[in-house]
Formats: sequence, C-alpha cells, structure tokens
Amino acid sequence: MSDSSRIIDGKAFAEKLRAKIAEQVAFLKEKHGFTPGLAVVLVGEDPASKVYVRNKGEQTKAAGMASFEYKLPDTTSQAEMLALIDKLNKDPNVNGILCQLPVPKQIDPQAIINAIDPDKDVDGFHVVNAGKLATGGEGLVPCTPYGCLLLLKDRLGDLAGKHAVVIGRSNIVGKPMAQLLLNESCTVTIAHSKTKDLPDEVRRADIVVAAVGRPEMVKGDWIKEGATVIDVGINRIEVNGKGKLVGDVEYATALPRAAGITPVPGGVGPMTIGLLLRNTLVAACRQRGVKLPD
Ligand SMILES: Nc1nc2c(c(=O)[nH]1)N[C@@H](CN(C=O)c1ccc(C(=O)N[C@@H](CCC(=O)O)C(=O)O)cc1)CN2
Ligand SMILES: [Mg+2]
Repeated sequence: MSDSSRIIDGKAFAEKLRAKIAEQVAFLKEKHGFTPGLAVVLVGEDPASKVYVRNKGEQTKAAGMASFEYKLPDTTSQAEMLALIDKLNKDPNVNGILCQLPVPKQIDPQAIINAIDPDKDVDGFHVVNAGKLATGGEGLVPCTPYGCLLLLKDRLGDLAGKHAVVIGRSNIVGKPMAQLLLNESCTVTIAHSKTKDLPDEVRRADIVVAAVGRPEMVKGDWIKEGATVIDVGINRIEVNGKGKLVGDVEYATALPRAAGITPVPGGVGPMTIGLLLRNTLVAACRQRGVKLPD
C-alpha cells in the first residue's frame, strides 16, 4: 500500500460535499422559493476564530445560502449575547445559529448554546441535541465528529464490531464522537488524561480518533498495523523559528502503520465547515416542512 493511498483527504471530501449542498440549495430556491440562512456570532478578537468565521461566511455564500455575521466586542455581556440569540431565534430567515467558541470569560458558553432554539442549533451542542444523539432522536449532530464519521464510513464501510478508541472527552468532539461510533455498533473506549495505559488502549484499536489538543502526543508506534486514524487536533507549534500546524498524532511514524490516516491540515478541519453547511440545510428543510432534496 502506497503512502498516498493511506491518506484520507478530508479537503477533497468536503469540497464534494459542499458542491452537492450548493445543488440542493439551488433546488430549494427554484422549487420551494426559499434560501437557507446561517447566523454566526463572534465575540472578541481571537485570531483563529476570526479566520474560521470568515471561512464560514464565505463558504455559506458560495453554497448559495444567506450568511449573517455578528461581530461583537470582547466586552459584550452575557445578557447582550442572550438578547441577540433571542432575536435570531425569532427571525424566520435565520435557520441556523452558532456562537463561535471560545467566548470571553464573562460569558458562559453553555448558557448561550442552550438559549439557541435546538432546531436552529447547527453546531449540535444544545443539551436537547446531545440528548437526541444519545437516545436515537432526530436532532442536529456536532459538525466535527459528524465529519469524522463520514470519513470513516467512506473508508471502511460498515463499522459494526470495530474497536474504536476515542482520545478526549469534550462535549464538542470526544463525547459525541463516541456516541456516533456506538450508534454504528462499534465497541467504544473513551480515553482521557486519567487513563492508566493509553499506549496499550491505542494498540488494540481498529479505529483511533485523537481529540486531545496536544501536539503529536499519540505516538506512531502505538498504532496497530492496518488501523484507521482520525486526527482532530489542530496545534500550532514552532519548528526552527517557523510556525507549523500539527495534529495530536505523530503523523510521519503513524502513516506507514495505518491503513488510513487524516493529515493536519487537510483532514478533519475542512469537514467541520462542510457539515455545518449540511446541518444548516437540514435545519432549514425541517423548519419549512420540506423534504431534504436528494
Ligand atoms: N461554535 C464552534 N466553535 C468552534 C468549532 C465549532 O465546530 N463550532 N470548532 C473549532 C473551530 N472551527 C470551526 O469553528 C474550525 C477549525 C478548523 C478548521 C479547518 O479547516 N482547519 C484547517 C486548518 C486551518 C488553519 O490553518 O488554522 C485544517 O485542519 O485543514 C475549520 C473550522 C473551534 N471552535
Ligand atoms: Mg422550534
């Protein structure tokens, strides 16, 4: 197996996904006379967040959807945020709402997320959507784990019976990822900072999803021959005075052992915005009582 055939190209997958969404949006406009709309709220000046929000706006518009951007100063209070969310919840042209994370410390992110109408919660972070994911309801699924799942299914087909190890237990990635894999009938282990022997857990995994936010902490020689590795980490490090982006997995040493591995950049990252657009489309169709176009 060549190294290039092991690489799981999330960028290319996301491009195809966005092209399909653009067709579906065009169909909705022509046949049903409406355009899905996404509102993104950014509080403060975090440089990475500004880039992600700009990309979200550009990709929303490129898919033919309406983009509403709210850029608020980092002194914004929680009450001001809640007032904006209330306004967006009531706006029929806004089908999806998200608050870019992280938010400044005076704002409780979960209070904002839980103030969003769950039907418009295109991040899938609302407690109602988390509950639906856990109990089999039709909610909205968090974009990054959803993107990881699509890459895994595309590469492996049926996941039933696979032993998956998810490293990280955040509400945004680790927990929903584990739940999605469980829903696919995987045997799921969630590892975290208190896990006793992480290398041993990883060595037994058919599927490894690393979402810890620590540069190259998963070593290549932990990866079982033929395993599939999904690297959610996006860590900025400095090498010889130059900035570099690396994942949570030691890519160069994992690549020859893995049957499939996502690179950083160009793996999971681009899927996040792709699935955000898909969630917005799904949310808009549900709100309008229209079947999702094929
Ligand atoms: N409300 C939310 N906040 C945050 C989320 C989220 O899903 N919802 N996720 C991240 C940031 N994020 C989107 O918001 C995001 C991160 C990374 C990428 C991406 O395409 N990454 C590229 C590399 C980009 C770079 O050079 O920095 C890649 O991996 O190829 C897209 C979206 C936290 N906040
Ligand atoms: Mg509702």
